Amino acid sequence: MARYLLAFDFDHTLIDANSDVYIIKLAPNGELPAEIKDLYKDTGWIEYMGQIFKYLHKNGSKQSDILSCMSEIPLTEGMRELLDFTSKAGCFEHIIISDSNSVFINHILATHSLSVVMAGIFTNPAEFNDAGCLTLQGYHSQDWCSLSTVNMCKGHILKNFIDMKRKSGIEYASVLYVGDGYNDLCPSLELRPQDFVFPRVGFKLHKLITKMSKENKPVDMSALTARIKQWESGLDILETVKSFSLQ
Ligand SMILES: Cc1ncc(COP(=O)(O)O)c(C=O)c1O
Ligand SMILES: [Mg+2]
Repeated sequence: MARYLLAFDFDHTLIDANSDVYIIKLAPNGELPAEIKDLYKDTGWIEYMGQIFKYLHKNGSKQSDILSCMSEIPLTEGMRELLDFTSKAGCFEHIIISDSNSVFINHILATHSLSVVMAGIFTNPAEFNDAGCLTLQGYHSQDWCSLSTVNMCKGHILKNFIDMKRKSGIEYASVLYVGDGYNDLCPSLELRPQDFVFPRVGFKLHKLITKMSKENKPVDMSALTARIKQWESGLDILETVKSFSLQ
């Protein structure tokens, strides 16, 4: 039986919010001080998030407050139906590659009873320290990819996962990469013509891919060889998935 890999981004893909932004509602008046806001960089937000977690801790947010806040975030429309189908079909493996953190992702997956579906979760490791403050580290440290943050090249992670599977005898008939953000372009470029990239309509990855076809920026459009299928709901992805499980 042919095997398929479904690789998901997390924020604004599996869940319908950015978990790192959502948690800011626990700050006093839902606002961050300017000195923390200034730490945000497009090239990486580990230090920024670390300072946010310290600030929340200083202002009385407990582990339970942080976890309950994460439980409020809904799955994106249609993702439940998609995962119900692919987890029962028996020929799909599922992974998450996200620049959020392990505490948020594990808790949200547990809230929605989705932990068992995932064959791998590649994200920044996080934990509550003895004082109850959430701390995190970068997933890795990279300088080879200018499309990615310094702590996470999703393309490298995807390629390593597929190579590792190949060594264990599993060759995917198609890889399906589902994402929304700028940081999902690099993994999209790793895909082959028999693979699929699903950019979420109205979000950065979709805008980038549409613009690239006119301007060839930030990379040459010919580097993107996978089939492109835009999506608004997980049900759009389910339609594609159903078409090849029938083959
Ligand atoms: C602070 C912050 N966290 C997380 C993300 C994206 O995380 P994910 O890789 O899960 O979409 C972004 C994207 O810009 C971000 O700015
Ligand atoms: Mg995202």
